[in-house]
Amino acid sequence: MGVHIQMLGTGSAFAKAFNNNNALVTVEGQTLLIDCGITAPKALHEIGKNFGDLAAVLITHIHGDHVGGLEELAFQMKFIYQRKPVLFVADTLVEPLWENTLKGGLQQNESRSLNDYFEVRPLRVGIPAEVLPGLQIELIRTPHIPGKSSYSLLMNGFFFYSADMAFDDSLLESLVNERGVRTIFHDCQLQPPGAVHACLPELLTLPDFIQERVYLMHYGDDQPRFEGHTGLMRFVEQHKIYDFSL
Ligand SMILES: O=c1ccn([C@@H]2O[C@H](COP(=O)(O)O)[C@@H](O)[C@H]2O)c(=O)[nH]1
Ligand SMILES: [Zn+2]
Ligand SMILES: [Zn+2]
Repeated sequence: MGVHIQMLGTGSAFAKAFNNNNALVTVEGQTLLIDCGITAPKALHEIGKNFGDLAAVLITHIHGDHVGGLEELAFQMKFIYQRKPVLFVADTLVEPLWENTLKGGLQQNESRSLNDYFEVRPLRVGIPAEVLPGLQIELIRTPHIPGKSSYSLLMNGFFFYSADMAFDDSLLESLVNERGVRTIFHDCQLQPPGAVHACLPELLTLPDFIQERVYLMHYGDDQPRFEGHTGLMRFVEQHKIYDFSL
């Protein structure tokens, strides 16, 4: 079965040379958008796509580079494409996503909740859900900002997508050794200290058998200086289509 991932952007929250770290995962002709940051509407346009091409959107956590484009997505789907988009989001984030992020812009007349704009499909940690035919996603709660819920994704049991997380080598080792993860897309802050992201010096301490599975994303504009200095790990390239078929 063909599973493709294409990053709309590979940049950190403040990057300007790269779009926000948002991904398109396509299986059997259906596409899931993972995170919809501030740059997502323009980034889709750059590759000749639009919100009408998406089957669903999934949100990993509430930061502007991951949710800042959702208001435009909601309005475009309502007024241009005239259908409710499917929204996968952790059950713990359903209320804060509306109350703390979207309500200010989206609330009007009869439209007063997340359900008025989206077909909301809450996800529960540890319970894999079929988000598209042929694509299962399991949420793993991972450390990012203290006091803020944030989730990484395990896709079809073998592809780990960190979204935003602090360094957690024991999680990565157990995913590879116990769960058979073959490919890891990991956020990477190039300059230490990492604090809320894994930083490159931390990721370079991973054993070779993990590094060879790792692709680095969510990096700053200084990324070109680090080419050739990432051990066995490689950078994910913005817009390149990666094939992770079974
Ligand atoms: O400790 C921190 C670090 C960063 N932030 C802010 O969060 C957003 C999103 O940043 P990500 O690096 O993509 O998570 C950005 O505005 C940072 O300044 C924070 O609140 N606390
Ligand atoms: Zn981010
Ligand atoms: Zn974040």
